[in-house]
Amino acid sequence: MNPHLARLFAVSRQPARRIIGLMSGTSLDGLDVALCRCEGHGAALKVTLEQFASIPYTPEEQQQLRAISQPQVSLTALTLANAAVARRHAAAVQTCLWQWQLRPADIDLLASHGQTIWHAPRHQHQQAGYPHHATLQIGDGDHLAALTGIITVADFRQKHVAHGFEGAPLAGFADQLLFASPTENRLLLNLGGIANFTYLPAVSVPGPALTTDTGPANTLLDAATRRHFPGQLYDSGGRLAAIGTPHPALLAALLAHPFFNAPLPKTTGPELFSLAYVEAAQVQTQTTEISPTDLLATLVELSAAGVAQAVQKAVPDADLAQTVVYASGGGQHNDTLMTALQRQLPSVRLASIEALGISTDAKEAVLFAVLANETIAGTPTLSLGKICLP
Ligand SMILES: Nc1ncnc2c1ncn2[C@@H]1O[C@H](COP(=O)(O)OP(=O)(O)OP(=O)(O)O)[C@@H](O)[C@H]1O
Ligand SMILES: CC(=O)N[C@H]1[C@@H]2OC[C@@H](O2)[C@@H](O)[C@@H]1O[C@H](C)C(=O)O
Repeated sequence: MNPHLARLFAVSRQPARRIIGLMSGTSLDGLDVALCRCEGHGAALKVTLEQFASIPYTPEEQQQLRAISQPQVSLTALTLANAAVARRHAAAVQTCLWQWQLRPADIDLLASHGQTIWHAPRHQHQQAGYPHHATLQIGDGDHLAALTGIITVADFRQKHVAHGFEGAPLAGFADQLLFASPTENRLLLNLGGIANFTYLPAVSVPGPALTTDTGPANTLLDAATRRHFPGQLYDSGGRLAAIGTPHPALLAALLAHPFFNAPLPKTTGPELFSLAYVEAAQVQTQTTEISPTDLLATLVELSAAGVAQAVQKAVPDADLAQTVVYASGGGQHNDTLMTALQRQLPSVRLASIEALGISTDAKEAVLFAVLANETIAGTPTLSLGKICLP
């Protein structure tokens, strides 16, 4: 037998696996590296986060990733980036292993999300000749496996798309395994570039979880901050937005986009929620001259409204007051956004995912470790990702 297959077989039969989850999200701020110990699988799964690191991208790397996340990207640039991103991520894994004083042989699997370059659910691409969803993540898994010597599970979204779904959010699969409670209605809210949540009503036998994107969390805030406050990558603490005043007509025009009214579940990305969308609404409402802080204040309200509207659709009115919203992702550090969320969802209790024993910044990287664990050791209903041998 191919020794890599023998190793994979052995790993799948171990009572516990050490898996490094790798996630680089739509904010393009860097690579999150989560070393997880996954014991068991499915309903019996127990995950311990042993180590975590965020490896920030340099401003040049962020710029390069932004440049290739454009519809007019050259095929040469995209082809090179597919390998270059994998090399960058492999180097980050090697750095972490060195810092953690571990060898590649100590790790059973890498679980690599890659970098989303273009997300194209049908409602967003609207190409008459192709009535299906599509999504593209780069950072090739074979490169990662070959460069690190660790069996790698990568490219998790394609099977979801092949089965007719939008390729995202995948968080629901892991959220349900890790966080479902028989006694508490839980809503796991991730505030990254895009906001998404999983709703887990309190039931003794959990059914399939509702998981959906809600619209922008930070992606528009970051883009507007970079445009109007050169040198700042994001609005730290939401302090700039806090001194602005939301503009009601602009907010109404932004919220008139059909995405906000679409039924759940739904997904989106910075392809739709870009400054072009904001500028079109500003022209329409003659608000192109509002101050940058008023613009940020308006965009905070927009992100909060997207979340609030979707939560109100997902959670029956009678259950809202008994629902705890556990927030994760960088948007949790934006106090203005968190205040707007609580104002727009007055009856829910807002908490941090840390209350459930998981680091807020690590959550998405842990998710991919859990998905890889299920693919290798779990039941066939959840075998997302491609297995790449070193
Ligand atoms: N101190 C802070 N104050 C305000 N905002 C912050 C702070 N720290 C991080 N953020 C915001 O969080 C963003 C990064 O969040 P995160 O890493 O969760 O996103 P992501 O994983 O890239 O996105 P997605 O989940 O959509 O893929 C930053 O771009 C910034 O907007
Ligand atoms: C296509 C894509 O990369 N989508 C991401 C993005 O970032 C947040 C939101 O949009 C979510 O749908 C998804 O990521 C998380 C990890 C998910 O699949 O659950």
